[in-house]
Amino acid sequence: ILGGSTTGAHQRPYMASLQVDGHHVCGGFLIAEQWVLSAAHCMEDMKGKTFQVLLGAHSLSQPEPHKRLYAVRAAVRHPGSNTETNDDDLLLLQLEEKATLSEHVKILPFQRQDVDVPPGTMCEAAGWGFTSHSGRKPDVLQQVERPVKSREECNRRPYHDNTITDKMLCTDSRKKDTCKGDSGGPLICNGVAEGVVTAGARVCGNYKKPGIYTRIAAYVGWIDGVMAAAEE
Ligand SMILES: NCc1cccc(NC(=O)c2cccc3[nH]c(C(N)=O)cc23)c1
Repeated sequence: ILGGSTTGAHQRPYMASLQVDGHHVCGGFLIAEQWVLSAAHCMEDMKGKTFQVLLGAHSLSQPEPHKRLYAVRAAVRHPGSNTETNDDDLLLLQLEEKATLSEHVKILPFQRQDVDVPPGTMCEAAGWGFTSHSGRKPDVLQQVERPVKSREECNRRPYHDNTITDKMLCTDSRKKDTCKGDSGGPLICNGVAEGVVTAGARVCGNYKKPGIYTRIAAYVGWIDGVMAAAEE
């Protein structure tokens, strides 16, 4: 998160840190007791390693009473996700067991109505991603407030030049933005998860490359289908 601030400890109890070999690689968030939603691109740099999911954390390094690492029973990438585009950049992680919910671990509701968030709506992103262009990594959860940018404007040059589909949304990225390591985290508007952070142009804090998010409401059928199939 560039240009943001430290979150109040445990004020975002749905936040997940996706970890490989004990290191934070991506964000995610709890959408059901046994399911975390994140971004498919987070599995790219994995080289067959295994994910763990950290819940209940504020600091990545310090011992905290409610912090707990969960093993992943299943990782389901959206079938349309690929390394070349930001399309369908979603990942569902089934935890090895149901998360123990508490004041520090809670489910975040996501938008089920497939209606665009009005441009100008102020939304929030949170994560343990880079806090500087030089790649400074925070220990504690960061957050930033960003206004939604219309798809029509976001699709113009010098912005994203017609790469933003109806299943994506943009936020202004001047100075304040998401960055490497924030991928997979939620974009929260009026208390509801509307988007999932995607790396987009892999540029942070440059107004010419607005933040790109996958619109969750456009994938409700897929999300519900994956979770239901695992119950059979
Ligand atoms: N909202 C934009 C956004 C949102 C989420 C993730 C990213 N991922 C990056 O940008 C990225 C990726 C790889 C290497 C990188 N190096 C740097 C860097 N040194 O700034 C960034 C990156 C960007």
